[in-house]
Amino acid sequence: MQIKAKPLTPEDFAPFGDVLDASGAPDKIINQGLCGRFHDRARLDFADGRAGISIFKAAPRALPCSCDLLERHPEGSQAFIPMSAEPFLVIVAPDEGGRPGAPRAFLTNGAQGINLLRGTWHGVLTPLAEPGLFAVIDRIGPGANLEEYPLAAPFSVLA
Ligand SMILES: NC(=O)N[C@@H](O)C(=O)O
Ligand code: NI
Repeated sequence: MQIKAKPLTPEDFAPFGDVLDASGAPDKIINQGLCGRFHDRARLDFADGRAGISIFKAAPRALPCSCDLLERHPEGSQAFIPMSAEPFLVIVAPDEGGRPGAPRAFLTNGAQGINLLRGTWHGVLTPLAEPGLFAVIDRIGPGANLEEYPLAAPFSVLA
């Protein structure tokens, strides 16, 4: 199967999570008028644990790329904030009876981060260029908080 990556939009991504960016008017003007605050934009959720910030340095992939595994975090949300202005690939899928349904692929525009809702099926972090550096806000707590689903039929993602 092949799927085409679409530009990431808040509307399309809403069932899976939040798009984090500075588009539109800020919610607040702060710092003596020198800064716009886009306030409280992520639906964070950390069951039986706490929020943590980690730094990921991930190897970039090229499109088309193959996806043979989806995963989810039953106990917490997971946000990826790029530390460079490079687009990255986001793969998500709805849950269908405890398994991933039809996957969706999105390309960020280089000025977007994402927050995956707790329990959302997703592909692992997939940068498309160096440095592949991201700040990751996710749950720190007991247990693995990781459910992996190897795909019997891997799929390709096209640009
Ligand atoms: N396992 C891990 O920390 N990272 C994955 O959850 C991922 O979504 O990249
Ligand atoms: Ni994850």
